Amino acid sequence: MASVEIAVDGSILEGGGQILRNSGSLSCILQKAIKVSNIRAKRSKPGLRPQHLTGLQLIADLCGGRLIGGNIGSTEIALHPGHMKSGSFTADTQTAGSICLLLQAALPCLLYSKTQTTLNLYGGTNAEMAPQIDYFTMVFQPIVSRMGLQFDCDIQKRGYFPKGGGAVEVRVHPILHLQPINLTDFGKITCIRGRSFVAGVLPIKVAHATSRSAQNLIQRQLPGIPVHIESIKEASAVGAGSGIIITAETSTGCILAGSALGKRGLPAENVGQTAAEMLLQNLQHEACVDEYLQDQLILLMALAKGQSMLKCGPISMHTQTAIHTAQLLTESKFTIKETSESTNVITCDGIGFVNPNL
Ligand SMILES: Nc1ncnc2c1ncn2[C@@H]1O[C@H](COP(=O)(O)OP(=O)(O)OP(=O)(O)O)[C@@H](O)[C@H]1O
Repeated sequence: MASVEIAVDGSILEGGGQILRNSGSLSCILQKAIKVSNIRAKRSKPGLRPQHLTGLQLIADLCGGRLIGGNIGSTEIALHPGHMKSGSFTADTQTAGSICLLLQAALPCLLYSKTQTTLNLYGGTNAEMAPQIDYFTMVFQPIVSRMGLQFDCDIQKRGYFPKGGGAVEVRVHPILHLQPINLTDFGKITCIRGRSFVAGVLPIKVAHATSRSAQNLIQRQLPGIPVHIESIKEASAVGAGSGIIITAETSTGCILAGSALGKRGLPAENVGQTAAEMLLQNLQHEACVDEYLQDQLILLMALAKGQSMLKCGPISMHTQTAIHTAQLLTESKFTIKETSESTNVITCDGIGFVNPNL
């Protein structure tokens, strides 16, 4: 068992929860012990929140490892990984903490297990400051399948702020190694799709109004592009919630998104408009990934066998942080080349990590 701890400074760059997830996943995959200090130092309430602690505990379970100092509020933890397991695992944030962020931590680890693994995850399915579960299925899943990452995602129950209570079952298929990804050609926008939802006591007309305002704005800015945004009343959900996700697909297979969640007192029209503006802003750079997928691909690129390239808009602080963490814990090499005032190409020579359990 690895015992020399690699020091990870949790306050660096973005200084949030992503450093924990990425360093925890790499610790588990590469069998390297880590000590993370100054956890979430740049957040208003530093230290571990339920979502972060649950994610770390899940990683420790997946690799039969030891999590030291893992308590709510901890600003320092150590993770000593054991050997990758497979089977069935459960994790529950017990709050509306994001299920997607649990997945962000666990998914890369499970690629390197011996057999298919099932995760039963409980918490928020559509939470603020995190990917909505629909972002996971509509954007993340189809793009990472190009790297060989295969998983099935069954959304059993939706859960929203403040109650949580959502349930998602994910089955992850192990692989020998990840393929690199090349997303440098934006092509042309072919269609816009979306999903506007309400749950609980909220009437379907809220979903229609959200969808209509998003559709109107997009059609004014992108005339001639087909737009299909469905309005849905969720059949299975805990509590009330509403929101929208809209994606643009291009002729070369890029998928970019804009999304927003409803809040008490916020008109539905504003929610639709916010999501549409986010999408249009992402599209204006003709980058191949949106501002969020950028950072979510970094760890996978670092592990892949060969060179990956991503055409991005402005590089986010989350992306810089993910690159920092990947380079700290792997031998991967990243470069960022500015290709215009607002576009950059990230190139990564991945380490070609081979599944030791297959
Ligand atoms: N609207 C969105 N759509 C897709 N992904 C998102 C969206 N908002 C945030 N994300 C993703 O969620 C992750 C958030 O990471 P971050 O470290 O900020 O979160 P966190 O763990 O909640 O921690 P903290 O509370 O410390 O901010 C990033 O990977 C980011 O790309």
